[in-house]
Amino acid sequence: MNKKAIRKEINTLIDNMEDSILTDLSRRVSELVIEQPVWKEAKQILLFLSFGKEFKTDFLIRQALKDQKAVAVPRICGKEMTFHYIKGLDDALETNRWGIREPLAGSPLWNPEKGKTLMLTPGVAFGPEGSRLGRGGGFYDRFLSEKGDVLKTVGLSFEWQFRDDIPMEEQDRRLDGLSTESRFLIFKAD
Ligand SMILES: Nc1nc2c(c(=O)[nH]1)N(C=O)[C@@H](CNc1ccc(C(=O)N[C@@H](CCC(=O)O)C(=O)O)cc1)CN2
Ligand SMILES: Nc1ncnc2c1ncn2[C@@H]1O[C@H](COP(=O)(O)OP(=O)(O)OP(=O)(O)O)[C@@H](O)[C@H]1O
Repeated sequence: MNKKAIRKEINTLIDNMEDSILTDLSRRVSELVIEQPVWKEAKQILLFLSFGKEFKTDFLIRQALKDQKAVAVPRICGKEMTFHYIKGLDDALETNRWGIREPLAGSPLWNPEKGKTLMLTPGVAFGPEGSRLGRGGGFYDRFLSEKGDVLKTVGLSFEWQFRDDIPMEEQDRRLDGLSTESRFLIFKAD
């Protein structure tokens, strides 16, 4: 199946899910993530602010802040994605062209030198060996082609988003790990 068809299929599934189910499943994935050494070792976590029917990141954001980790979330400017620190879920935010909440332009930029960074990525579908299919903006692929070497990447997935027919092109970046509600996979160790 091509990327567009997979996106359509998975998006239909997720759109039909109750918010309460998404919240519950996200919580289970999150609980598995926070047991992992890669989470414990990270001083900084790159996350995203959930919107609509997708993985709910509130639990992970709160847990990271409770664990004294720095948390940064994306802001989009044209084709570029930058990560900015937030201090809490009620920070001053604005809404971008898709209705996704994002930090204000002037808020401090993620600095890789401030400590080991773990990026938890969204995605529409994930597969073996770290393959990942996003929403089609190429934001994560472009970001990782530049900064991929100074952080670790773990995908946040529900079991039904895992499939082995994800088409990977040269510019698609592979993840180092993946968490679902029932397993944590490591594709690339240190
Ligand atoms: N919460 C959250 N924030 C995020 C992402 C995400 O997946 N979730 N992103 C992850 O990258 C980036 C935003 N990327 C996006 C890419 C496309 C669309 C979008 O709505 N696209 C259109 C058309 C897509 C197409 O051409 O097929 C659409 O779906 O209608 C939205 C966000 C950064 N912030
Ligand atoms: N490293 C890169 N440099 C320039 N363009 C890129 C790069 N990576 C992806 N793109 C472009 O971004 C667009 C979307 O790519 P693709 O469909 O693989 O995105 P995606 O994986 O779904 O999105 P995302 O990475 O945001 O989750 C394509 O037009 C692709 O050419």
